[in-house]
Amino acid sequence: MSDTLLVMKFGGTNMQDARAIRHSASLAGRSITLGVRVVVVVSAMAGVTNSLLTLADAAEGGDIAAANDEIAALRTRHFGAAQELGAAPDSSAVREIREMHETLRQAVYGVYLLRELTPRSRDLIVAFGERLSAPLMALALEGQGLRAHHLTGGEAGILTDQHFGNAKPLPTTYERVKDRLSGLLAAGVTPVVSGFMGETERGAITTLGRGGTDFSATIIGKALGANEVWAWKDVDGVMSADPRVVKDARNIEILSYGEVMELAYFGAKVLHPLAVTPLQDSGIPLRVKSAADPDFPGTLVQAEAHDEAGQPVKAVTAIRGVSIINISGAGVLGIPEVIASVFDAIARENITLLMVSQSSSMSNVSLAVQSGDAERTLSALRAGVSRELKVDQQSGVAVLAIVGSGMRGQKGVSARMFTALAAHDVNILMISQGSSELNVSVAIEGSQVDDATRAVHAAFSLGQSVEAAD
Ligand SMILES: Nc1ncnc2c1ncn2[C@@H]1O[C@H](COP(=O)(O)OP(=O)(O)O)[C@@H](O)[C@H]1O
Ligand SMILES: N[C@@H](CC(=O)OP(=O)(O)O)C(=O)O
Repeated sequence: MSDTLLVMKFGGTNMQDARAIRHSASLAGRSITLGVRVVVVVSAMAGVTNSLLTLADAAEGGDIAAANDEIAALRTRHFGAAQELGAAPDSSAVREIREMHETLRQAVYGVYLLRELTPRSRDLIVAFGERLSAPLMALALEGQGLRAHHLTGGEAGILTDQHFGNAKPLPTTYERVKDRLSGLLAAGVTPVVSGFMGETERGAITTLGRGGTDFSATIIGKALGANEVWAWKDVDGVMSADPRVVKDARNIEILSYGEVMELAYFGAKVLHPLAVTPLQDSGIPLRVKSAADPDFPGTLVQAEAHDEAGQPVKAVTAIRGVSIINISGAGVLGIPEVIASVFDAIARENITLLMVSQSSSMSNVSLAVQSGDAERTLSALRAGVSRELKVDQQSGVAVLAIVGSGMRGQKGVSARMFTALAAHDVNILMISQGSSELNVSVAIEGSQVDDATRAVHAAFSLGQSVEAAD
């Protein structure tokens, strides 16, 4: 057992207060006391990332008082948790938390003075959530008599490109992580790494995109050749739909890497869309586990899919807050250079396209993007496409997707989805199916997304009651 190595990720809910942190530390401790070497990767306390984003915006907008109030509330929360976890007022953990808050205050003041919040300064500010929670986890582990040492993502060796807000690890990351963490593990010390963040070669702090702590954990898992990566969550595992929307959603026992990527891409907030990518070459399994019910097996994510006979679909997911950008220009869009310049303009802005569809008459192309990217997409198209094109947008849209490897080569799957939507009076704005045949997605009115999710979930009999009746 002693040569087993696990990477354990604890999300915001599992870090939300001293009690949750202590419970999370006990979950890691269960394995450590069995002789398993564990690397712990932590997210910010629940809500802290959003508070940091809000206070950074307030500072940019000139409201330094609001930003400072928010910082003060965060400080109270971090100091309170440290104290509850047994840190003395003059301890190094408390000193460190105080210093980090001071640096955060200065960074935010800089944004206020400049009235400018660049992606780079936003990353510096937002990563304080994870930097501040790592010492709290180390305290909790030490409280259980374990030796722990906390590190920022950069200190742990995570080196990224310069796509602030959505950075990707550089290939050299893996060797560096191994170098930085192996010594600690060999010495019987549990490394506690701040998730979600890395740094550039010049030492600027970057973040890996929302939900990025899952990605940090799998990067570290690959670097160390871990036996498994465990993502502890506030849900049973990856479920057939968001349990907040579909009450009878059920846990999925086994998913392939490909299925999980599709699910995450199409809005299942439970895992970061790129989280499984570092594991694909090595086949390291990822387990999504319930912190409330640690003996429940949760979801095993592995290379091979596992299909139940007669069940082509495993889950229904949705992306909210989507806009459709319609581009039209009779006779112009059929010209290859014009269509190339449309996609070039979008690629230059690093905008993620959720769906693309082109009418067969070549007179219209529709692109679905996150509403937050809509204005940028419109400006990129206006600036980057020379020919006369008409561009307009429709906001308040959602993308609904069904995912499952069992739909490959199966007839009638889309028809079942469309029939369920039609029966609930849901109008379809766009349709797309990937050539991998792992998903079918449709764009619909955002206001109908919850009803549509429930209707499609029921149409494929994905709920718990059905399983119970079997
Ligand atoms: N298909 C799904 N399966 C499980 N959870 C889902 C799914 N879709 C959305 N969710 C939501 O994801 C949340 C868990 O993810 P997240 O909050 O990011 O976890 P953590 O912060 O603990 O890492 C759940 O509270 C749940 O509402
Ligand atoms: N704190 C970051 C990163 C993260 O992964 O968080 P969580 O594990 O709570 O989803 C975020 O909110 O995006």
